[in-house]
Amino acid sequence: MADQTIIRFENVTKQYDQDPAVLNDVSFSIERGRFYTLLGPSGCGKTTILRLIAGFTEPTKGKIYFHGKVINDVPANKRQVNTVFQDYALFPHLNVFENVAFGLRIKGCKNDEINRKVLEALRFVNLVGYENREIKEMSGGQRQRVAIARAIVNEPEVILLDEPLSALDLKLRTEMQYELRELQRRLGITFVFVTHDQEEALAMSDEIFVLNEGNIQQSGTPTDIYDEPINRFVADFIGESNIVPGVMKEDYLVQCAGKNFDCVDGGFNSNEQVEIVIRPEDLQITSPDQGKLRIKVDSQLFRGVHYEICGYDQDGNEWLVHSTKKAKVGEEIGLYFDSEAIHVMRLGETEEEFDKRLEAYSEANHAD
Ligand SMILES: Nc1ncnc2c1ncn2[C@@H]1O[C@H](COP(=O)(O)OP(=O)(O)OP(=O)(O)O)[C@@H](O)[C@H]1O
Repeated sequence: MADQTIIRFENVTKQYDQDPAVLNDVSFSIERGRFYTLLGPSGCGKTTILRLIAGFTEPTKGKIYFHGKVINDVPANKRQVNTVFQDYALFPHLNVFENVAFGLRIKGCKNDEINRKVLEALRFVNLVGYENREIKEMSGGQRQRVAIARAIVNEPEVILLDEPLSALDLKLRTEMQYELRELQRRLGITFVFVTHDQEEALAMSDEIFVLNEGNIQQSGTPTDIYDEPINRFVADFIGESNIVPGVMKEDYLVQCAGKNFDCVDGGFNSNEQVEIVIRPEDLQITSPDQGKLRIKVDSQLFRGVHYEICGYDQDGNEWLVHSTKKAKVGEEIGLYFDSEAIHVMRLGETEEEFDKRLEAYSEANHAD
């Protein structure tokens, strides 16, 4: 099969002046026709990656490839990418049609071609009939669609979207998430989308890059990232998690709060200190005798679809449980969970180290 890679970052570092590096030796690939999300807290370097792809800034070290050719020095207007900015950066003095037509006019396209392409782009974003409207007469969601039409009319290979939904209220934001995802599927253009909202990333992406402090902490499908977080940062950042200290007794057996639990993880040293992660929705409430673990309930909140129950085990570890069953503050309850619900993390492990460990472990096991 032909190589689907469009963009590749190879050991890219970005440093402004004498400040510490904003991106630190970052490598990844972006493939044709997929929806990528750069996810991470404020200041972690998401926008910097978009600016490097767009050509608004150059890397300090490393190489950026576009279809296998280095593009470090290629100016922004010569790249097959278009950006949708957070504030949409529409021209307030031009109507909808002229906003979308702008790039084609700059390129010197003929009027016939401009008419055809602008109408096609407006059809894609459901704005046919709005051509003569002024931007100030458009709602937030409609402006968003004009900005997208303005990007797709140039038929780029990649569209970069920098937190394009952050200005919208929650309901519209959810609608636009769905709309954007559908649009990307229909167009088949690669989208690289920036957000700091983990639910948005999980709902929309084919692949997520989780960033922190200028490094990619983990990349993978939403399910990979949610079910198999690589370290404490990812586990904490993506949804709520119980992260509790443990000791790996042997492969598939981890000890925590004085109890041994079967698990599905291996490849650790014997008696290695680890952290175990269990999602609150993977814990079920039972009687103290039937549970794998006992906690004393400290607080309980009703959240509409479930109760959010918080309690402590004998070692003082805090446990958060999402359950449709109620508990009583002060009572002892048992917690039951499947072995698959436990995810074991080595302390401070990077994605590279995690991959190496898994590889070494599976090689060793195949050799037996
Ligand atoms: N032109 C610049 N000169 C100096 N420092 C910069 C410049 N642009 C960005 N930075 C710094 O680089 C770091 C990363 O910024 P970046 O905008 O990439 O983060 P981000 O993850 O997109 O954050 P946010 O979600 O807040 O937009 C920040 O510490 C920021 O202050």
